[in-house]
Order: sequence, then C-alpha cells, then structure tokens
Amino acid sequence: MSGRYDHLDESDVRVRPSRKGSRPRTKDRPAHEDAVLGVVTAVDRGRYTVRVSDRTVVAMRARELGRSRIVVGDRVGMVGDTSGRPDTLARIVRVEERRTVLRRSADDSDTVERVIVANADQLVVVTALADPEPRERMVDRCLVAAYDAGLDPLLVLTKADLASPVAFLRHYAALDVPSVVTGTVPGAGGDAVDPTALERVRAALLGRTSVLVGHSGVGKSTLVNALVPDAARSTGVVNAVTGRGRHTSTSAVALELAGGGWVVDTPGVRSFGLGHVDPASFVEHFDDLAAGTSGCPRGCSHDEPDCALDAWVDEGHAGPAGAARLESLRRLLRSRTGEDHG
Ligand SMILES: Nc1nc2c(ncn2[C@@H]2O[C@H](COP(=O)(O)OP(=O)(O)OP(=O)(O)O)[C@@H](O)[C@H]2O)c(=O)[nH]1
Ligand SMILES: [Zn+2]
Repeated sequence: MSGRYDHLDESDVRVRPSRKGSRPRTKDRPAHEDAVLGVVTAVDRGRYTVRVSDRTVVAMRARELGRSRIVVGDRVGMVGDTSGRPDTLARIVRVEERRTVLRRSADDSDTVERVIVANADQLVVVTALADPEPRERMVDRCLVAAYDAGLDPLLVLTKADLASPVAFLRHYAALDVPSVVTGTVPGAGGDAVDPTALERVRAALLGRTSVLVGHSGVGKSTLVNALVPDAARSTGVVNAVTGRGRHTSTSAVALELAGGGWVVDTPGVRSFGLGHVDPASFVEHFDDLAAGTSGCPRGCSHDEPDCALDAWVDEGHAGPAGAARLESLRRLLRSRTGEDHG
C-alpha cells in the first residue's frame, strides 16, 4: 500500500458518495482521497459486492490495481458511483492491508495458494455428530489451517439430536478448542434448529467475522439459514433449479448477522492444502510446548525419536496435560500429509 495514507485511519477518511458525472482528478492530486470504504461480501465474475455502512455497492476493480486479487473480507476504497443504486458500478481503487488471510491450495503438493477470505477472526468447523459420521482427520486439518492463518478455531457440532458429542469432544479436550453443540428439534423436521442451541451459536459469532467450513451434509446450510434468515436474498443468488437460495458459484460469500458480525460461507471449500505449514512455526501455537523445542535437532519435525519435546513433557514442564497436548500437536502435524483430504 502507498504510504500516503499512513497518517489516516478509517475515521479520518471522508465517506461521501461522489457526485454523478464528476470528472477524473488530475494526476498530481492525492489519488482518491475521497474513496468510500467498504467490505467485500461477494465476488462473482469480476463484479464485487461491497457493503458500505448503510448500503450495498457493486464495483469493479480499477485497472491501476494490477493483478492483485480481491477477496471476500477485503476492506476496499471505491470511487465513481458508490450510491448503490440499481445499475450503478463503482471502481475499487485500493485494498487495505489484510489483518488475516485464510488460504487454500488445491492439494498438499500444490504451491499455488489462493487467499479465500481476508480479515476473518474465526474459523468455524461444522461437523455432524452423526449422518454423516464425524471425520476427525478433516477437523484436524481445519484446525491446522485455522492456527496457521491466525484465526481462532471453533467447533460447531450439529445433529446432537442423533448422537452424543462426548466421545468426539474427547479428541479435542487437550487442544482447548471451544465448541458449541447444536441440533434440530426432534420431530419438527430436519430444518428446525433448536432455538437454545441457535442462540449459543449466535453468541459465539457475535461481532466477529467467522468463516464456516464443513463437509457436505453436516448441516451448514441449515445453520446459515437459521442464523441469517434472508441469506438467499442478501446474496442475491438463488439457484434457479431448487429456488432454495443455494449459491450458484463456489466462491465465498459474507452474510451480515443481525446484531453485528459476519458469517462467511464457503460452499466450494471442503479442505485446505497444508503443504506450506512448517512444524517449527506451527509449534509456536502451543505456548507450553514451544519453549521445549530449544533442545530439538535442527529442522526437527517434532514427531521423531530425537525430538526434545518428549523429555520436556516427561519432566513436567508442560503441566499435567503435557502428554495429551504433545500427542494432539503430533496428530495435527500428521494431518498435514496423507491422502484423506476430507
Ligand atoms: N437430525 C438433524 N438433521 C439435520 C440437522 N441439521 C441439518 N440436518 C439435515 O441434514 C441434511 C443436510 O443439511 P444441509 O444443511 O443441507 O447440509 P450442508 O452442510 O449444507 O450440506 P451441503 O448442502 O451438501 O453443502 C438436511 O436433510 C437437513 O435437514 C440437525 O441438527 N439434526
Ligand atoms: Zn522437536
């Protein structure tokens, strides 16, 4: 980003719609000092849907932005017609620095990573307790992706009306991953999410930008529809065949929660390529273990006989949960590789 705006924070930027028909500014004036700021909520074939405080603007990218990608969650500055009226088109002239980036690569050996969501706070891993059976390995991989991206993980366990969460949650006890259990009201049809459970989910998402990921059939759409009843309308994309408000594109879309916060649905994302995750930096997410790695051989995978973490844990430096924490760390590290991409 240009250093020209370093002295500005968001509240300094004047937000006003540009007048219709205003002329392009001359080259030597500060570029786009009157840009209107917004958050990208959807991307579809070169058209960006951008939420400004009280309106939704459709924009295209200005040529001056070059090849850099703009993704859901990006905070952007726009010029041109930012009124949001039908058939108007604004121009995105800058993208603010990203606080976090959630990436995916097509698979573990793929070095081409794509940012899928910018500026998210939380990665919500939606897993059914039954029908389909929970896939621990896929959950592990999502947790690795969350830690790596600097997002807080949250487990949302659906279909508690069909099976108990106790056994599944045991796998995650040592990781201190927060979880919310939800289900539908028995006998009320598959789509009536239990209101008390829904409130717990809502509370966990309030005021934050949360990216939802989950395997097909786990009840992600059911949950999104319950959280954002007008989801279909607000995305403006309704499947012509089913009419059920399914996204026809596979790109992420951000939905605004009543009360504040965003839910980012990622219809096409079932897993994350984790080839870029390095064991040495990953262990830093485990404060109690990271300090014990100073005795490790150079380039230690932390999952080999010479790893110093076994002794560290045996000597009690990581507390009573140390052994379980180390086992969990190693399980997550192993989930990076292998065939099952969930
Ligand atoms: N018993 C029970 N059924 C549920 C629950 N949540 C969703 N379902 C049902 O599970 C099925 C799948 O739910 P969806 O919300 O479509 O799942 P999804 O995760 O969006 O899956 P895709 O549409 O394949 O992406 C539907 O038949 C729902 O009615 C739940 O908590 N309990
Ligand atoms: Zn080690």
